[in-house]
Amino acid sequence: MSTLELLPAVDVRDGQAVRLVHGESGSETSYGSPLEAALAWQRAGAEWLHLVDLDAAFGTGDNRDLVRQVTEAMDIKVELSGGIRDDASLAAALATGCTRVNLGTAALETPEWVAKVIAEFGDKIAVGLDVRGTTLRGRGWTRDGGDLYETLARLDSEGCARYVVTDIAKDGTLQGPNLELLKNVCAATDKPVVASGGVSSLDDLRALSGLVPLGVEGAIVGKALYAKAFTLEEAIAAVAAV
Ligand SMILES: O=C(O)c1ccccc1N[C@@H]1O[C@H](COP(=O)(O)O)[C@@H](O)[C@H]1O
Repeated sequence: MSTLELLPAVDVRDGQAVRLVHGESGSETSYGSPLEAALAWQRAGAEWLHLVDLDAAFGTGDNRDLVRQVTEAMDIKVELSGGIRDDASLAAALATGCTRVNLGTAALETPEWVAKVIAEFGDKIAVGLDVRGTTLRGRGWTRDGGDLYETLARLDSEGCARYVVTDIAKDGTLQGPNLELLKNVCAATDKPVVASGGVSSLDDLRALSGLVPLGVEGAIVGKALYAKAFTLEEAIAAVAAV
């Protein structure tokens, strides 16, 4: 069985690494320099960094220069997201040298453009399916954007390579991932799924590892690492031992 990939998260708001609760603007806890955080995960053995420009996602500005600096400083793979919604923002994101980008709002609001860039850039494009229940949310998770499974079927038919599935109700809460949601998404697509939201313990990571045969490829880990529920080294060892 393949090993679950771990993607420690650095979410950037107003130049700082932060964690939100349920993705709500104003719920930030700040963890200092995004570059220092990213370098710390790299030193700890991360193979991936999940890097989010939250201001760009919320439409409250952007941290584009800082995100580019962080990406360029990494020797590891970077998944970049937040505010990538048109040709210019996609070109800027890809020019950082990131391994792939994660599109959220655009997949809900400009499906023709997303179909075009999926066709053009293949597996450099992932789509973030950020859901409450089975309703997708865009624009910083503030607006409804349609049904999860209808959108998934559309994106599958367009050749989308990968999905990053976030249960907003779990995100930043340390309450454990929504395993049922992940199983349901994996049953609805043959494409790999990256799980996001709620990881609180090494047991959660072991449970997600159990979904690898179903299609869960990786897990984004945020709050649990910043809150020191476990170290990244412990997480890497835990998923390697499953
Ligand atoms: O990651 C978060 O905590 C988060 C919170 C609120 C909004 C977005 C968030 N993250 C990611 O942002 C991108 C979506 O950005 P966009 O809609 O394409 O501009 C997606 O990866 C979300 O998971």
